[in-house]
Amino acid sequence: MNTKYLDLLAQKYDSEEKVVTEIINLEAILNLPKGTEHFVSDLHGEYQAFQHVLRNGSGNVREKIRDLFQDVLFEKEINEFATLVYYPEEKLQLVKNDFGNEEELHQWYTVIIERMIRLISHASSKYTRSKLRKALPSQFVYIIEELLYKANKSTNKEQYYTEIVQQIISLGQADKLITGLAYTTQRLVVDHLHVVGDIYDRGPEPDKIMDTLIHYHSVDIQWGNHDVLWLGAFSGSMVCLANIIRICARYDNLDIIEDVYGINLRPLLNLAERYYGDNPAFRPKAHADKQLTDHEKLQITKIHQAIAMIQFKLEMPIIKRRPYFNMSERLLLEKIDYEKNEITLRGKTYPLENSCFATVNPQQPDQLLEEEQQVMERLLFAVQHSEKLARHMNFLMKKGSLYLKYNGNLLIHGCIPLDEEGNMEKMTIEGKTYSGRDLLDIFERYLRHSFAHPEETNDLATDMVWYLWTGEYSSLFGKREMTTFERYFIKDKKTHKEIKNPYYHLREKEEICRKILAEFELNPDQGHIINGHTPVKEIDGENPVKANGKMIVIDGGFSKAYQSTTGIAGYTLLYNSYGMQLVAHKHFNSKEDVLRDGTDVLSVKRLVDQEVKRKKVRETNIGEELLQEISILNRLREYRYMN
Ligand SMILES: O=P(O)(O)OC[C@H]1O[C@](O)(COP(=O)(O)O)[C@@H](O)[C@@H]1O
Ligand SMILES: [Mn+2]
Repeated sequence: MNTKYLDLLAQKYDSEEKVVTEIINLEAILNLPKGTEHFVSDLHGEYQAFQHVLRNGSGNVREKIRDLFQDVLFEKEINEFATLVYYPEEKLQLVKNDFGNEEELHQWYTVIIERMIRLISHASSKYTRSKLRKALPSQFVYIIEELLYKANKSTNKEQYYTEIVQQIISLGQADKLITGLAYTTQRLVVDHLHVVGDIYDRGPEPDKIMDTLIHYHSVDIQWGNHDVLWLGAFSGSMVCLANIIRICARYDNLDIIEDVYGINLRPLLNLAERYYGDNPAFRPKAHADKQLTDHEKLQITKIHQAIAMIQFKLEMPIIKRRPYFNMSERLLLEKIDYEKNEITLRGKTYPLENSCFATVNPQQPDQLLEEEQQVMERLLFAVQHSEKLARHMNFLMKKGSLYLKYNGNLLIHGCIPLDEEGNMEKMTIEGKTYSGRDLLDIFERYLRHSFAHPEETNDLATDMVWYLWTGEYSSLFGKREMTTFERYFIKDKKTHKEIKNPYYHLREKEEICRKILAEFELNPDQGHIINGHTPVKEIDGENPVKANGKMIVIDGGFSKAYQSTTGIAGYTLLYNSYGMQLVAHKHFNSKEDVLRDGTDVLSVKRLVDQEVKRKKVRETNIGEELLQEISILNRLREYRYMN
C-alpha cells in the first residue's frame, strides 16, 4: 500500500493507542447482530400511508413494546403507548386535553418517560453506544444517557434519577423529551430502508415522500419505471415530460406540477381550451377527499387530451430514429384512417371512440403544431429550472440505481427480461448486444449520462430513458407494449391487455431465480430476489413469496387506485438478524383514525426465511467494509508503530 496514504492516515491516528482502540471498536461492531433492514415499494405518492409504515417500522415498534410490557399493560394501554410513539405531537395534544389537573398530568409524564426510556434501552440493545448517541435528540443527550444508565442497572441513585425526571417536567420540557424519545425509537427499530421503486405518480404527495427520504437516516432507492419517467423529464426528455403531466391530469394531481414544483400550466391550458372539449375518456379519476367543480373537471379533461396527444406525437420520431427499440407497432397516429375514424393494429381494424385529433395533420401526424412545440419548450424550461424538483431528482440519482446487491439479495423494481426458455433476453444497441446484468448496467449508464446532460434532448441517452419507461426489454417495464392509446380510444378490451415478459411466470421457478442470482454474482443458496412493480393479487390467492422462498414480491399496492385489485394495502419486508418477515398491511385510512382508535393497519406477519444462526454485522455489506478498514489499520500499525 502507498505509504503516502498511510502517512495521511497517521495524522488521524497519531498514536498506537488510537489505532488499537479503533481496531477493537470495529471488531466489536462486527460481532453485533446485523441491523434491521426495511423494504418498501410502489409508494405511488401515498405519503400518509408510507409515513405510518415508517413510523411503526412495519410493526416493529409494537413488537418491542409488547416484548417489554405485555404482562403488565392491557391491550388498550399498549395501543395508546404505540400511538404515542408513532405520532407523539398529536397524541400528546389529545392526552393533555383529557387531564383534569396538573398533578394527574405530571404523574402520567413520569410513567411515560420511564416507559420510553425502557423502550429505547431495549430497542438499542444491538447497537453501539456511539450509534445510539447519534440517534438521540441532541438537546437531551446527556440527560437521556443518565436515565438509560439507570434503566440498565440497579443503582443507589434512585433519588437522583427521580429528581432528573421531576425537573424535566416542572421545567416544562416533558413534551419535548417525549417527542424526541418517540422519534429516536422509530429510528432505532429500523437500521436501513430500501425503497424498491415507484415513489412517483397516481397518489397526491410524492414530494413529501421525497422530503422524508432526504431526511431519513439511512436509505437507498431502486428506481421504478415511474421514477425514471420523472428523471427523464428533468433530464430533457419531452416525451417523458408529456407523460408525467398526462398521469397527473388523469389522477387529478396537477397541483403537484403547479403548486409543489412551481411549473406554470397556463400555456398548456390555453392550448387545451382552444382545441378540446369535454370527453368522457379523459375525465380525471375521482379523489375521495377532493371535490372538483364542473368547471375544474372540464379544464383538467381538456389538459389531459392536449398532453396525451402531444405525447403520442412525440413518441413517433423516437421510434423512427431508434429502429432497435422495435416499437414500430406504436406509430399509432400513422395507423389511423382519419376519415373513417378507425385504426388498424396488427392487421385488425377497430373503430375509434372519444377521439380528439383536432391538432393532428393526417399527412404528418407526428408534427407538433407550432403552439404545441412552444408550450412544451416552456414546460421543459420550467421543469429544468424548478429548484425543488432539482433537489428531489438529485437525491433520486444520488441514492438510486437500477438494481442493488445488498447483503446477498438482489433488489430490483421490475424484472430481468427473459425469453420463454428462461434465457436472458438480448438487446442490440448501436451494434452491440447486451443481456442480463450487462443490459441493466448499460441502461443505467445511459440514464446517468442523460441526467448529466440535461441540455441534450434528442440524443440516444435521453431516448433510452423513455425506453426504460415503456420498452419491451426495459427491466423496469417488463411488458410487450404499453396500451395507453388503446385504453383511451378503443372499446375492445382485448387491445388493452399488456403482455408481460416471461419473467413474470418464470420467476415462480426456483431454478430461474437461482440463475438470475448467479448472473449477478450472488450466492443462490442464500440470496433472494426482491421485486416490486406488479401488484400481488392476494384477493385471488396469489402468494408474494415464490420459487421456494427465493423470490419475494412486495408490491401489494400502497396505491389506493389499485387496492381493489390486490385486496390489501401493501406488503413490506423486514430482514433482521433472525431472518426475513413479510408484513401484509390492511387499508390505511388516516392518521386521525389511528390516533382516535389506537388501531394499527398491520395485519399478518409471515416468516419467509429463518437464519440458522443469528446473523452478525460481520456477514453483511457493512461488515465487509469494516473488515477492510481493520486491515488498513493493521497495516498502519505495523508501518508506523511496530518497527
Ligand atoms: O392504471 P393507469 O394509471 O392508467 O396506468 C396503467 C399503466 O401503468 C403501468 O401499469 C405502469 O405502472 P406500474 O409500474 O405502476 O405498473 C403500465 O403498464 C400501464 O399502461
Ligand atoms: Mn412500476
